[in-house]
Amino acid sequence: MLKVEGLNQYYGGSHILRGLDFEAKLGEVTVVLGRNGVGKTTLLKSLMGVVPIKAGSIALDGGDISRDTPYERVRKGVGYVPQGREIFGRLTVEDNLRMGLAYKSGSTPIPDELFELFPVLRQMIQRRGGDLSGGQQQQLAIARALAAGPKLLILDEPTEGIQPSIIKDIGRVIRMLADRKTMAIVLVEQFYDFAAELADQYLVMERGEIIARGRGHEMEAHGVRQLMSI
Ligand SMILES: Nc1ncnc2c1ncn2[C@@H]1O[C@H](COP(=O)(O)OP(=O)(O)OP(=O)(O)O)[C@@H](O)[C@H]1O
Repeated sequence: MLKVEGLNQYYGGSHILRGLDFEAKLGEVTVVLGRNGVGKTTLLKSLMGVVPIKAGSIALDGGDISRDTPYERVRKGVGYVPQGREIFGRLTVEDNLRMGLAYKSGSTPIPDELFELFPVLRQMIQRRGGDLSGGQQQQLAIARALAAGPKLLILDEPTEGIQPSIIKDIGRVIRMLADRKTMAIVLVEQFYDFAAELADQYLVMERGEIIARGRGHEMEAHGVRQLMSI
């Protein structure tokens, strides 16, 4: 589904991503772990096209998307849930969800399924995004990314600053989406237990490189918890 080869990224003179190679498969959750500042967010921004890559390739379903704009990538099936959620605080929940449908025709309805996944959004439909709790905003950001029916969903630390009950709900939704086998999911996460529970595949980054990788069920045996806590 997603194939990344030789991905290199720089901010000015700083070499941030150093030759990343990995695949994310349909029906799987690929978890990217690593401490602050190792390049996880930069990787997701590169996948989304928010920052153009300097070298390497990103392919979706065999087609190269490396030079596509973020808008084209959304049309081709990439959904992005950014760090910090970035919902529109002054717009209603409904209008935030419509933003996720922006590239479709104006009459495309908001898929009912989004409210089945996140019932609280139906209750809050006319509230302003900024009035929602952090956890509700996170659910809104995920629903907005799902509105366009992505084949690849990328999420940047969805548990950050969120209460445990909503973290559980979000975890359940991510698992369910993966189990449908119609989507590949790439999840950047620093909360080890959440990551380990969801991971089918894991990648650990350090200073812009992948320093460890394997199947999700091997994380404990491979000492990933310790790697994260050093
Ligand atoms: N716009 C930018 N310009 C210059 N340097 C940047 C920029 N954004 C990030 N960096 C630097 O790039 C490196 C990687 O940052 P990145 O945000 O990708 O890391 P991260 O692993 O996602 O960390 P965090 O978990 O804190 O978000 C860091 O050293 C950071 O300071």
